[in-house]
Amino acid sequence: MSPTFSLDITVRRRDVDAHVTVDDGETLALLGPNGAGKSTILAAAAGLLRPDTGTVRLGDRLLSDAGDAVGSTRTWVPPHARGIALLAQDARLFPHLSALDNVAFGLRAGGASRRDAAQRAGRWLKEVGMAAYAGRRPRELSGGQAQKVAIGRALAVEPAVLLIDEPLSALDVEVAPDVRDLLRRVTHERTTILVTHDVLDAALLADRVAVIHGGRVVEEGETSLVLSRPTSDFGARFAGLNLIRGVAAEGALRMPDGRLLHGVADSAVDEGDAVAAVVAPSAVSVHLDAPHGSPRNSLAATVVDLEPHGHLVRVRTDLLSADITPAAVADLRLARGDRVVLAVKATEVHLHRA
Ligand SMILES: Nc1ncnc2c1ncn2[C@@H]1O[C@H](COP(=O)(O)OP(=O)(O)OP(=O)(O)O)[C@@H](O)[C@H]1O
Repeated sequence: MSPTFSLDITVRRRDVDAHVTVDDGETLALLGPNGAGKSTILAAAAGLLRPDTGTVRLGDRLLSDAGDAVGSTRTWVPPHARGIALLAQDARLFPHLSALDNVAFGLRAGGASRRDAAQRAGRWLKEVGMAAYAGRRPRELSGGQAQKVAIGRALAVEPAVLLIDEPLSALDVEVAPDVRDLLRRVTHERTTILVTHDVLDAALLADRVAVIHGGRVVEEGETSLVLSRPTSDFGARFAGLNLIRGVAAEGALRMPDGRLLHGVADSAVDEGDAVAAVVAPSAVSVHLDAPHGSPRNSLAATVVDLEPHGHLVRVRTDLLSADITPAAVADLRLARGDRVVLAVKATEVHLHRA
């Protein structure tokens, strides 16, 4: 499938140099730490800022071209003419207009008659489950309701691409699932770029994810693959997994300090390859001395921190994190700075090319 939407841009003042593509009907999630450049990429896509170099394309249409490449001409399609809708963290509805008129606004601006715009807006309000609130002003709506109206407004103009910037972050936890369900429905088979800090958004909404770090795409792939076999530190943290990097040696991973971590390798891993080992914290146990008699990796480490993690305690060390029971923490009398031995079965260590 050819990419419907692609950006290949630099924005120097924000140190962003990114190439991102989204296929027709696909949802791509942009993940990454604060300041990584995710919002900058969305802004360049929407036409809210001009890249210093490169292009933004939608199918055959050139939406922006900085004119830096040989033979290229400067091109700039303004935001309203791009066929792209941006859904922000807060609903940003017009306060003086009813929910219906908010949705109808873009349709009217696009040339629809008053009657046609009202009819279509009504259909979209129904689509987002807000038909009963058509006459309400934004101040009479809850945050979740306003966000649903904003989703209806974004979709009513039938954009070719939907951009979503952390749509649930401003909502109470009780209403977020409802709006997430709606987003899941409306992003299905719609070309979408979603910025999120929430692993559940990525898992439920995205076909593919791109991890952004320092303004660059550092990892990209199918959502389930990145969440189970991350190759970037942020990807691993986001997925709640440990990641150790090294080189494939003797059927194991050799860490920079020379220690070996035995695991199950993807068939694609060859001796000498740069590899990453992924280990779930729940697969790591913590001991005061090396355990005997089991086919395990035993690795000396120092406890960096102890923090509650659901019903368990996450023991962070300078090597791996382990999730163990509070009773085990008490039993081991663990404290920060303690030297411990981490044990993990080779079958719980997944080695893949990094
Ligand atoms: N309006 C602005 N003016 C100048 N620099 C900015 C502006 N907004 C962001 N930046 C800078 O650009 C870089 C990328 O920021 P951006 O907001 O795109 O990151 P982000 O990944 O969206 O972060 P967050 O998750 O915190 O929203 C950062 O160094 C940031 O400080």
